[in-house]
Amino acid sequence: MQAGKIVQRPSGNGTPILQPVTPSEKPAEGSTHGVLAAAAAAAAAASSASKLAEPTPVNPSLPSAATLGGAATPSGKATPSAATSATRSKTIVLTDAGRAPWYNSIGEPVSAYVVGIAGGSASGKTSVAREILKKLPNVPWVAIVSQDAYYKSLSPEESKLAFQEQYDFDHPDAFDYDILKRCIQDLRQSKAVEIPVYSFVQHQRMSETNYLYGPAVLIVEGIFVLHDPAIRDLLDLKVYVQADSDLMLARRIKRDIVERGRSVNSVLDQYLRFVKPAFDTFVSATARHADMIVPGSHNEVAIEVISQHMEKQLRNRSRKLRAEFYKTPATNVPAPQGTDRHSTSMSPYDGLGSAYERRTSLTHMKPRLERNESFGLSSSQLARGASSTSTADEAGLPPNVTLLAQTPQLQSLLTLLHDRSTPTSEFTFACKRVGTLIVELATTLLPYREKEVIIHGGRKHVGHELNIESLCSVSILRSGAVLEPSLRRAFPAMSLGSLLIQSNEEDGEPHLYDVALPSFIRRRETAEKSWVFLLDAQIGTGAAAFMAIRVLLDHSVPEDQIIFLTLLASSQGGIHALNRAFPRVRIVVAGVDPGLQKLRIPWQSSVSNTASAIKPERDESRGYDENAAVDEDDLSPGFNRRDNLHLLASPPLHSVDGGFAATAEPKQQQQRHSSLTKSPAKGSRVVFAITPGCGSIGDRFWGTGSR
Ligand SMILES: Nc1ncnc2c1ncn2[C@@H]1O[C@H](COP(=O)(O)OP(=O)(O)O)[C@@H](O)[C@H]1O
Ligand SMILES: Nc1ccn([C@@H]2O[C@H](COP(=O)(O)O)[C@@H](O)[C@H]2O)c(=O)n1
Repeated sequence: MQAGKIVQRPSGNGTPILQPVTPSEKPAEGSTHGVLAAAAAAAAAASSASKLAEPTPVNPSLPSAATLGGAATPSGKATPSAATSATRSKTIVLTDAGRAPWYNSIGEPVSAYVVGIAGGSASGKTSVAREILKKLPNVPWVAIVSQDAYYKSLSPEESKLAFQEQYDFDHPDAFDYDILKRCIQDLRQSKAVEIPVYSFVQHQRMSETNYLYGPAVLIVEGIFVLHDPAIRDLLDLKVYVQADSDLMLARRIKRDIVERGRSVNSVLDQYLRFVKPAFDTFVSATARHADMIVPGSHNEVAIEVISQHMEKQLRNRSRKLRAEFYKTPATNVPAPQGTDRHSTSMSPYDGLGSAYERRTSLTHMKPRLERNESFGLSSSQLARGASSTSTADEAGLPPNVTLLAQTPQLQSLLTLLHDRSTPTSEFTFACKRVGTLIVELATTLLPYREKEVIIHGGRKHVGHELNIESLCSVSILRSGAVLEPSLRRAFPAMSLGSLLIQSNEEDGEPHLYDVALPSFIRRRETAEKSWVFLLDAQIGTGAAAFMAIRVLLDHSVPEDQIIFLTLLASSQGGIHALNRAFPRVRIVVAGVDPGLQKLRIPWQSSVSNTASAIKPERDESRGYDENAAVDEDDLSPGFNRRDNLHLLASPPLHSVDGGFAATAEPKQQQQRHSSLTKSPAKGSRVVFAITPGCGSIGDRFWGTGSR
């Protein structure tokens, strides 16, 4: 993007004004005037350094500085307070609202918005970044990554020099631009990354790293963020923070004594030997690459301009996918020539041909449940019972879907689930039994290898064993968790992860609130070798499933190693959109219902009376069904529902370095939160429901909702 070049300068009366600058114009050179006065002030500050509390973060909604990063053994020089804070990571993540879809309707990620902030040491880069972040209340998941984390590793000799303040940390060559570039590239493409933790006391990266996933906005700050052309190319907005040299020195002396374990003399030595010359030669020269030059103090107007610009850019990138999935008819599914539907080969369309096309279009034209027809399956299909393994395409489902054999036994269990009069205990029991069948079938899709064992009598026997390094489940909260008991029976020691995905109240889009994945999924090298059972109770529009699959792909789980387990799907719903976007993800489903409906329900209705309060909204293409019941996954949260979810998964309103922490809700967040939950004027909201459906499966399973 091309932002106008703007520099903010004080006018005669002290009011900041905005005026354009030419690309060649350099910021005013800092003067060394005032350095000694600053040093004197710093000496006084140093004497009271041990009394100083941790600096208050500029953004009150951010974690306190002391909570950031990990602690490391301090050098002998550091005061206790300096030692602790000197290892803090400047990487900050703010999560407040949920994250809206960051991908298009074919599942490709849309780039995160990346801002680079350069400037001299202590010019105010981090402070500007935090102020921008504070001004973006409607932009969830903003991360600040500091270039400091990407200082090169030092050899023992270099390390020795560093401890004697003889190493030049201000030369452009001190940084590893390649790994910083990879990190920005990955975050831009929504991939999970590990951010190194740098210790200014140890002069090196610590062994621990910070997991970071999912910022819609990434702010990268550091003295040489605008130096490397390849990094500049990754920035959507380039900002340079300009401050007078004496101001930077005064701030640096104070900060380095309090936070980085330095003495006044060491700061001054380092400043005169390296910092100032490097600033004059290299850092200030990078200002010419900036789209905006922001003063290091009194910069409120510039920050306002930047944040408004960013909000506009982000609005332009926002997606409305659920409506798209709902509208897209199944007949749009491309039906390339091809192969076996259950094949794990690269193209799941192979062998499918036009039969699939005919079936999907038929299903679309005839979505209504007819007398003597059981939820999308003919009586002949039912009669085939256990021998039936190919009913998925007959039921209008795409080729990556495996439908459980529609035996009379399964049908009777599904009937219990459909029957709104089924008591909770029986409903839960039936869910678990169906869940067991789903899990067992899904398990057949995993790879096996031969295994030789010795049997009774001492003879060898060649059998089979699972041939995978790691397998875990990830539940889409909260209804996906209804399948966990069944999974536990087959895999008692399996790691369970979860994703909290909620429909936004205003537009029905899924929003991601929390990511809790097993550690081997968070690390790319192990995620690439892992298999995941993704669990959800139903697939209606498929929007939540879509988002969950995207999260796993962002963590480098291979598409064909994701198996989606679900109790019920609509044959005309998002299952087709899922297939189009992620054809290699296998879906195992127990039952299929023919309809998917857009409904309007009252805003204030509680979970327990939601279903009974539903009024079907007439939809031209599909008509409406008085018997429609809400698909829980597609149910937008109302006041009560949101509260319930907060109890289930503590509100991830506050995240530190990618690790979510439930905290007391700061005032600012309370305001944002209440703005998220307030009722719109219309008094009703739109949800999508599978018809005839089983109602809200999670509520019925846990006995918390209506039938
Ligand atoms: N606008 C400002 N007004 C007052 N103090 C500021 C301002 N910006 C930064 N500071 C202070 O200056 C010091 C260095 O700021 P920081 O943002 O960490 O600089 P940088 O990231 O460029 O090294 C911090 O102690 C910070 O509180
Ligand atoms: N081990 C180190 C590494 C870096 N520095 C100084 O940090 C400055 C950059 O960080 P800012 O937050 O001030 O942008 C840079 O000027 C280095 O001199 C250090 O002192 N020790």
